[in-house]
Amino acid sequence: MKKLISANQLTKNYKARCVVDHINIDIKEGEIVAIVGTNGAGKTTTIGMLLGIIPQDSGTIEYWTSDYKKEIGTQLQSTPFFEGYSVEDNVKLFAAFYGISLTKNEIDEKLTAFDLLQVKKTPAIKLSLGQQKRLAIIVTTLHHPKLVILDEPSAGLDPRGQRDIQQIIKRLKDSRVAVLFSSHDMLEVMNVADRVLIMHHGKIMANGSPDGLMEHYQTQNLEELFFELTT
Ligand SMILES: Nc1ncnc2c1ncn2[C@@H]1O[C@H](COP(=O)(O)OP(=O)(O)OP(=O)(O)O)[C@@H](O)[C@H]1O
Repeated sequence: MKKLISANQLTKNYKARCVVDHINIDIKEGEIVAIVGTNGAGKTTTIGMLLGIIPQDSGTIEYWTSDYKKEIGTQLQSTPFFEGYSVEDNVKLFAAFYGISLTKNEIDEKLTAFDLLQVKKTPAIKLSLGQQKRLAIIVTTLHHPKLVILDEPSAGLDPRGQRDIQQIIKRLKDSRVAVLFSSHDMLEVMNVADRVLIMHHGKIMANGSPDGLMEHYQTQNLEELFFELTT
């Protein structure tokens, strides 16, 4: 599988504190990679560096294309929508940013696929958290990115909302989109990730398929492995 991103020895310091410490990350075409870690482990900083939003202090990142910023879809922890605009108008406005014009039917199809058709006239900022997260994924995939990066996409959601996000991530994979997402939920990671990176204090402690890592470390489940590697 072709590599989309290859980051080598990526490092970030804030003042004298190293928060991401010489990590290597590869993301291949069509794979789902989860990044897990304790609070403050460096996940969001790593994502910011991969997106080109946070400059690294050292290390290199190679992308499959020089125009990567336009070809990655991203949803960070906050989901900013255009205030006062409905769900469908937000979709139209984000599409216009990407230079895409969508017909009414195309918008309805997307909203139906994400179970949002019934709220299409509702102001986006009035949606429930789960609905906002689904809408955020619609708008970040309008331009058919090859890679989508999601920072804690299911944080704060109820079990049904979490399941919806997991299904959306699987659907992205089915359409050959690679996904990098951060999570604190080990069951979610087991359910959807092809590969998991466990981060602790700025370092990657393990990198492999959930099953492969559990076998290697002889643990019953991913949570047990997480505790073993992050204490
Ligand atoms: N702009 C900044 N200035 C100083 N320190 C920062 C800055 N951004 C992040 N940090 C610190 O870097 C460390 C890593 O933060 P980061 O947000 O990457 O962790 P995280 O793994 O995403 O945590 P969480 O799971 O809580 O979201 C933390 O100790 C944080 O306080």
